[in-house]
Amino acid sequence: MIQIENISKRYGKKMSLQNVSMTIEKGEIYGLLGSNGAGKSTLLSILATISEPTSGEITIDGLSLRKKKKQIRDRIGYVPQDIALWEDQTVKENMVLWSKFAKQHVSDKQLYDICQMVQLGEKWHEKVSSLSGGMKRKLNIAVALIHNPDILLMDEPTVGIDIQSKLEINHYIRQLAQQGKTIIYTTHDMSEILFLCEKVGILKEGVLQFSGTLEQARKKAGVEGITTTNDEELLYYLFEYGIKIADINRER
Ligand SMILES: Nc1ncnc2c1ncn2[C@@H]1O[C@H](COP(=O)(O)OP(=O)(O)OP(=O)(O)O)[C@@H](O)[C@H]1O
Repeated sequence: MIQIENISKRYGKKMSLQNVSMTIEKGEIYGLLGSNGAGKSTLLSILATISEPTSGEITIDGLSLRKKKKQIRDRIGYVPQDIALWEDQTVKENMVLWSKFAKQHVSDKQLYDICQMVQLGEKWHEKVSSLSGGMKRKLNIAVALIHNPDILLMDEPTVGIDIQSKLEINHYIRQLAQQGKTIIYTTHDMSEILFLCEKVGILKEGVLQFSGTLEQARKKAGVEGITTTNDEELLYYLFEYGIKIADINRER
């Protein structure tokens, strides 16, 4: 279980995150929504131990992220928003290079199998520069899986790719969750959230507006007399107006 308690992050005078608290259970796909600059990437980079929070505490299965950084880092796979690949190297060479960076002894066969899972087996000997945008996104995900992490942090992994590749990646992410991996997934795409996620969090200007299941959101909207005809509309409502997280917690 990932427990995020009162996390704040300040860049100069700007507060990118303000007292964000949420809980994510093992095997859950947690969708983090928010417009540009809402703080999604900032939160993921803190969880990935790339940056430090200004204040607050994160624990993973009871271990403090601050105190057990190395131990926790080994359990995390991070799919950054920007594709981090060597364009003039092949798919295989990229996987081998990243496995060396991760200081993991993974055989070529295991690396190939990971690529097969994201439907990149056929491209094993092809240069990254010859791959489509969607294939590069898949390779970005494959790289994050090299050390078999049990937590995956995915920062808009399907941005700018065609619907077919997006669906393939989404189905694959579901399989990973079924295997017990915990996934935090950021996107601007409401339909993706509805397809993938058991729980959603909505960030607006660094403040968490809502965290919970759609069921909880529906219930809360009903209590407030708001009628929505479908879940996409409900998410828009949460996005625009927010529901105080404290109110949701009180109802649990
Ligand atoms: N290294 C940094 N230095 C200064 N400000 C930063 C830095 N990183 C992020 N910020 C600021 O923090 C805020 C949140 O940025 P962040 O990238 O987390 O948003 P986001 O929700 O991921 O947005 P997007 O959907 O555009 O990726 C923004 O105002 C951004 O300008």
